[in-house]
Amino acid sequence: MEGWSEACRGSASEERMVEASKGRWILNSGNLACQIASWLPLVRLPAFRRCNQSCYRSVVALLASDAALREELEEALSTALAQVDKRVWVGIRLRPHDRHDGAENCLQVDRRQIVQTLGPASRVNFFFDEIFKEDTRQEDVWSRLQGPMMRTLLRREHCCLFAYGQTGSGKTHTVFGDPSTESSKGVAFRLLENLGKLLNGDTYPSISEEVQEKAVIEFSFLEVYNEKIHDLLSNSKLCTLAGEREELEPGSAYKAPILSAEERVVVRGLTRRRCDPGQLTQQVGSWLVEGAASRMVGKTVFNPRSSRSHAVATIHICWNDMPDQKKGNETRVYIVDLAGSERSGQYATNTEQLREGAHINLSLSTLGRVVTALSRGHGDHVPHRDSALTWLLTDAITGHQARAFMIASVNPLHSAETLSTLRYAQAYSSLQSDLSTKIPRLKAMLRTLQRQMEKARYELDSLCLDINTNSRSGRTTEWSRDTLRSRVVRIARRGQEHFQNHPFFKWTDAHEMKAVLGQAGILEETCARPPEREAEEPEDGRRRQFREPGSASSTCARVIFAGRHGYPPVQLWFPEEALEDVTPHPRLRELLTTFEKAEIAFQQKQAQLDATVKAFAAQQQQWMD
Ligand SMILES: Nc1ncnc2c1ncn2[C@@H]1O[C@H](COP(=O)(O)OP(=O)(O)OP(=O)(O)O)[C@@H](O)[C@H]1O
Repeated sequence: MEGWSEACRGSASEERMVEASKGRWILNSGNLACQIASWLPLVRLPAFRRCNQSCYRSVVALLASDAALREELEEALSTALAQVDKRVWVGIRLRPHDRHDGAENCLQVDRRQIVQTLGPASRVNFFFDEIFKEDTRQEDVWSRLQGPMMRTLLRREHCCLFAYGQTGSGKTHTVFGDPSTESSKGVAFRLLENLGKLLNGDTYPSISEEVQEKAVIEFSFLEVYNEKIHDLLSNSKLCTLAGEREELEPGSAYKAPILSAEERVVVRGLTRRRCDPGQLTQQVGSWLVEGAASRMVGKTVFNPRSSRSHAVATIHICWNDMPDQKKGNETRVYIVDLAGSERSGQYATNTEQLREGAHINLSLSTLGRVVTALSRGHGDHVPHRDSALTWLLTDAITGHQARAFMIASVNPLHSAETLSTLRYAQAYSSLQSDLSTKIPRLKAMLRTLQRQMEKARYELDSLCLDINTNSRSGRTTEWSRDTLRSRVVRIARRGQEHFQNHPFFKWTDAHEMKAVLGQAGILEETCARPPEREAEEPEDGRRRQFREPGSASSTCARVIFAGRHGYPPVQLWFPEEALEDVTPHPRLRELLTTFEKAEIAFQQKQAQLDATVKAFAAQQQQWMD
């Protein structure tokens, strides 16, 4: 698919392929074919290629002449793009070999599949969105991220890029690299360049004028070191994390202000530098370098300049061009370089590094627990606040309110650490779509509904038992969920009279017994004419040979009476007028209605969950193809 998109794209780069205006995609008819091709499933591409030649020109002509159709298609493509871009994107980067101690390369890569050899007969397979082999250049990494990241920003959604992996595996190299040389520049600097082009209208002319005039861009850079927040743009000053609610309506002397339900995490005391949109690349680039130089680094076994903290650089873009200034006004770009993920202090050279390792482990394991809680639905509680890192990046890093891009870097010579990173990345990739985060929510709702249904069932069954055992009428009716849902009848006071000269039925001893006992039964069916009783069938009120019915023959009813004292149930036939309905206690009806409502709600939610799980599985399969 990628190859075909490339082929379709020809000389046009992806950034030139689309233009955007306030988050909406504008079709460039010259590249219509590649836009459509990039959203087709792999299997459809050959067919599309065949018909493409012939239909391409006519479609372009049609779109050029029909503005309404063009508008409609723009809208549809824009929606499709928003849905297809995953909430989280996971790529693996293999560090070039620095073979030592005779260690063997434990990884084999086949397109998006990576196989790790654990022993002579043991291998594990993983699939990811992208696998960057050892010889991948910095610009190649960016070229894979550029499309989805820039699309995210064009839609004005928050974007979070972060690198995860063991110490020395290349996280900082991938995220920041060396900005002084073109070939070594990391993703962050390339993203800045593209963001600069976007805001200056070099690549996306349709948004430039408004944005250049009104957009306010601010930059902050912090590090989380030993669970404390340090401002990297202000001599590592200590800052504090707090949850704040937005003021929706101001209060007065008599009225408290109305605050938003959702809490926003803010870092109190953090420096936010304002930059000129025209100078974004240079200014923010230099602040990135300045902040990175203040980061807490140390010498570990595998990295002489190992990052001992999590670094979080944030670009805040305030668009200021919407009438409603409060909502959707700010887009945030988070660039995160995490500290090494190895086991606490594994490669530490002193006690301070052991302490740092314990804190790094705490935050990364909390992130792991947050991901597990979100993706597998282990209870409603998501432990965001258990570490400063997860609290700070709550919504962004889990793809909840942002698109998250994770690059997990591995050193193929370190088998155990590589396996743990790949497993972590795999668990993380389960957050890939809205569907995956919807599943735990649905499961939680289902559990609540199940509790409600069981409570209603218990109350109903208890009252049935209570009424059945304490009935003054000598237990003539056994109330249960089944009987309450059926029509319960007994023989009416003068019921026998309706049998006289009846063409189909005659009164039997069994009828007499049920009438004397006043026993209730369940009306199983009614019909105009029952089948005649066969010789081998027991007496049940039907005649062996029916007489011809008169003109006004009544409806016939088959009633089943529950067996008592170990005897089987008894079936008897009646003219319907010989029966009277037995109504249950009103409270029983009420409880049955409550139970039935709870049961229906549970079943509907279960069906919704099943459909979501199925859709998610299909979506994952599609992504793997
Ligand atoms: N893909 C790569 N190509 C070339 N050099 C690399 C690559 N990945 C890492 N390196 C080099 O390896 C060294 C360690 O990399 P880096 O500092 O990025 O690791 P890290 O994962 O950030 O480690 P830590 O967690 O300890 O900070 C650096 O000198 C870096 O230039």
